[in-house]
Amino acid sequence: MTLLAAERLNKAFGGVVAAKDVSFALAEGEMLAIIGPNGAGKSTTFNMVGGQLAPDSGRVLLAGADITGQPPRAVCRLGVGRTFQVAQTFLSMTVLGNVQMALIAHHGRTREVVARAEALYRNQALALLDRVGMAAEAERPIGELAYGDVKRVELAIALAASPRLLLMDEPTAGMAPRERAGLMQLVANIARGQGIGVLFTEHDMDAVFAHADRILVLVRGEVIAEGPPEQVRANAEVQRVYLGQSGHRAALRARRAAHG
Ligand SMILES: Nc1ncnc2c1ncn2[C@@H]1O[C@H](COP(=O)(O)OP(=O)(O)OP(=O)(O)O)[C@@H](O)[C@H]1O
Repeated sequence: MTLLAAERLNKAFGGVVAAKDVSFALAEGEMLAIIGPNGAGKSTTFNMVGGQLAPDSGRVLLAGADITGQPPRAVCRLGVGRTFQVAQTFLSMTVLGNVQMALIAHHGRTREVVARAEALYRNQALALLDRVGMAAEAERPIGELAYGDVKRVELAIALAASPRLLLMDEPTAGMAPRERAGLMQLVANIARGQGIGVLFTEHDMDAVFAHADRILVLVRGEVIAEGPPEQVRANAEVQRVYLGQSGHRAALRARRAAHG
């Protein structure tokens, strides 16, 4: 079933056309990557889906419901989650405490926090940490974790809101190459296992070609190609304007990895 549909989204900043008739669809359990050179309109498109930006025209449909121009909080309540950066976790709190806070916020129970936070949603938080492979680190302060592990906790925090669609803006930024593959595999397993749609932007072509089901290529605000990784890699215009040699090498590495 179509989970997310973007229909002819347009956005201009003064004279700069950041998105021009951008359309795409995303199914449940599908991973869709948005790629393109700097300034292509990836963040703009992403933010029009998440409610941070209202499009000048066009529609965003979530499971058929029109969510165009709704504020981020409303979009979030309707089932669109977003992974947040490290700064938005509570560094002095434990790993477990961070995920409990996300569950407390999701259930609107922040008033009860002061007295009972340590007991609230403890088992659910542990279950979420287990899903991202971090249950063993539950009692450690999050500030002590390696960066890649913080990213896993951030994923658990996003999952606390039970999203149907997860928006991930450069999920592997700042991570070591080996950690990147692990995180993306984890996201893909969770998305496919639970039917969560994932829309992500990413500069790391290895991560994109190995894990996206489909790729949307933007150049100067326009979609120049869209399809499964192999098809996008073979597209002459994509090769010419964006991927070039580095994209070719990334696609080869992804294929080798997929075939052991
Ligand atoms: N708030 C804004 N005000 C003015 N211009 C903007 C604004 N946001 C984006 N732009 C312009 O719109 C175009 C698309 O920007 P956008 O950030 O969406 O691209 P991007 O593909 O995410 O780039 P990057 O890979 O560098 O993050 C760029 O020319 C950018 O300068």
